[in-house]
Amino acid sequence: MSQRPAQSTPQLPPGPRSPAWWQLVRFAGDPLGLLDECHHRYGDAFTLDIAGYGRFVMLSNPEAVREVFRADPETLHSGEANAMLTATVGRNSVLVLDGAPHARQRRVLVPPLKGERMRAFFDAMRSETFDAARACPLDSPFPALPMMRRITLRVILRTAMGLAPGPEMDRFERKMEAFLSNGRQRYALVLMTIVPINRLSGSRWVPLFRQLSDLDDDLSAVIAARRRGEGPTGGENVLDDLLAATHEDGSPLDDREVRDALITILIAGHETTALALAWALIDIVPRPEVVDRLADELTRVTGGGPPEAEHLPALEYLDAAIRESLRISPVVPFVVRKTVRPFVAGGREYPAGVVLCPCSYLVHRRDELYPEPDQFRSERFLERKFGPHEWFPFGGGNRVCLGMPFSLYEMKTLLATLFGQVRLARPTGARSRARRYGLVLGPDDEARVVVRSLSR
Ligand code: HEM
Repeated sequence: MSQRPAQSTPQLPPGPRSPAWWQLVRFAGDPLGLLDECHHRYGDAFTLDIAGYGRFVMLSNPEAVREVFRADPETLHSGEANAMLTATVGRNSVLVLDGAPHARQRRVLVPPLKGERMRAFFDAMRSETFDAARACPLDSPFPALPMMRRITLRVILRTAMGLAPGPEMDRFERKMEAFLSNGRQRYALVLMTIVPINRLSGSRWVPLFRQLSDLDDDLSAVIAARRRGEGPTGGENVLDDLLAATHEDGSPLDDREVRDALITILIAGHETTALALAWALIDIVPRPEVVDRLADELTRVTGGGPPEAEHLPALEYLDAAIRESLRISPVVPFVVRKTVRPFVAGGREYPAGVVLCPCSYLVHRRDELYPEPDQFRSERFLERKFGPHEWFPFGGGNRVCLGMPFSLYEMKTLLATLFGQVRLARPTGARSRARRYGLVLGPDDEARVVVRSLSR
């Protein structure tokens, strides 16, 4: 970070004057350190100039965040800011669309992922967790993150595509894992500025696109079979909902729209939740008072047996612990909105072409909202309700994460099942720092834990 005075661009808040390429390297290598330093130095709004990505204005005043989340979707675009994802998720994905086309695709994805639907997914979530817990080694430290990835990947394959455990699902699991592992490098953001990713799209010389194309062939085959009414399904699932859905004018989704929606859910719905679960273990396991209170709640609610779907609403302390972990340990530290025309937030007018970033990482550390913000205190979420501009690990407004009910439900089911099966500890001296896994953040030690006892 440069020690020179703040930059003097008239319309934008101050920010570091170090070269844009250096800001990109810091942004990729130590994103939270960069955010902390700049917040300390420049206050609630500051500008980063990130090579290849443009001007990012970080906003951590909750009122400014509220204004951004309430903005007209035609004025602030998120899809445009995510354009580099088009090569993988496709042109019809909600992630890369804006305005009316975004609203149109979002409308068809809301019903299959809404809260009331989750009961249908409970058995898949619980049984995958049971299997994973049974396979844990005893008394020997292991990284929990790969286990969380495996569970969440298998859950999303079962719930999104209706696959049943067996060879077909194992094949999809292997292909998805191979494809996703490409995007987990710490410096993926830097690489994406050097490699013209959207122009290479479809090239079989690039491993990422070769694997994507293999995956696409299999997805197309499944979509075609389902259209013909063939293939076993594992009960209710998102793919069957998409095939039955229509747009407002009554037209069905074409194959490309179904594929783009499915791949969006598979990509967005798996790594994020796995990382949030890894963080939850890091936040909960070393705190005996939290572990004991969770254990008491579980015994009281389940009577000592495995959790059932009906038990979940009564697990209020677990719910609070999950929310506190999502507050303190960010997976997505900020969200992006590109100004299409001038826009006022926090009393300042921003010109068109700037990326405004409501920064959950910094808002979640404001001590007037969260006293002693560095302390993990689940009770905060039992004592008061936070507004959508005060707690937003899933973003907000018209772009709020479509998988929020899904991942909160999955985290609750998985942790209730896991804590009922195993007694976990952290290895002596274990410490985790946030690092990038591609676009998202997770623990650098992959959440090492030890299983002290296991009820098989
Ligand atoms: C703990 C897990 C997760 C976290 C932290 C997370 C976080 C986020 C964030 C921050 C956004 C951007 C919101 C914004 O711009 O305001 C987002 C968007 C999205 N997420 Fe998630 N997500 C998670 C799990 C999931 C799951 C499980 C799914 C699907 C089943 C999913 C599907 C999506 C989709 C489709 C969008 C794009 C929404 C749009 O642009 O309209 N996410 N997520």
